[in-house]
Amino acid sequence: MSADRDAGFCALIVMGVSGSGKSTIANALGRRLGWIVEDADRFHPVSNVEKMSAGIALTDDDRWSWLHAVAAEIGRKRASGTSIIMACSALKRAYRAILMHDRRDTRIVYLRGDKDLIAERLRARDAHFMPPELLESQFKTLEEPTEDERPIVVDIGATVNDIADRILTMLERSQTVS
Ligand SMILES: Nc1ncnc2c1ncn2[C@@H]1O[C@H](COP(=O)(O)OP(=O)(O)OP(=O)(O)O)[C@@H](O)[C@H]1O
Ligand SMILES: O=C(O)[C@H](O)[C@@H](O)[C@H](O)[C@H](O)CO
Repeated sequence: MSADRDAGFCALIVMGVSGSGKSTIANALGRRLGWIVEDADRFHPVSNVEKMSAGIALTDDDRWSWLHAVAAEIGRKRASGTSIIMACSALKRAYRAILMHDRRDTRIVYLRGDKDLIAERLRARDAHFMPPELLESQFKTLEEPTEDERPIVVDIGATVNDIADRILTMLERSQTVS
């Protein structure tokens, strides 16, 4: 499977607020597609992780260098022809622009969910540096992707398997019509 039939490389950016299921769904997609799965959290400077752990929301300035590091990783995978699924919050359009670079070989998968459901999942989640209290600020920062970003949008209310199935079906469909 490829988001661009003419190219061997494809990147999927699985985006959404904290607790929307990015890591879970990215891993499910990785198992099905056999692609490498990465988590953008791995590229945060220690200072960002410390801030979030202390319950302080990141600012744009905290995020720029991190986003460029994530984009650089996607670029390295592109250079080696290794398709990748990147779990990354990518909350704002400007953040996604850094990751997408107007490339047809990179597609956004947006995990859309109700705040109450996500809060419930965050409360039930095992130890994680991201405190549930930051969910409010995640929603405030969120700019949902618009049509021109060609997002695959999926509701997170279903099971992990169903969500992964839907994403792959929508990806296939959007390729046949583009
Ligand atoms: N479709 C689902 N149904 C039920 N539980 C789910 C589903 N997707 C994710 N979860 C659970 O919700 C919690 C949050 O998921 P996950 O950690 O993957 O989110 P995330 O977006 O990667 O969060 P963060 O950005 O904070 O790292 C986890 O405990 C996960 O097991
Ligand atoms: O942009 C952000 O605010 C961050 O990326 C957060 O979303 C966290 O890193 C993530 O939720 C924890 O995994």
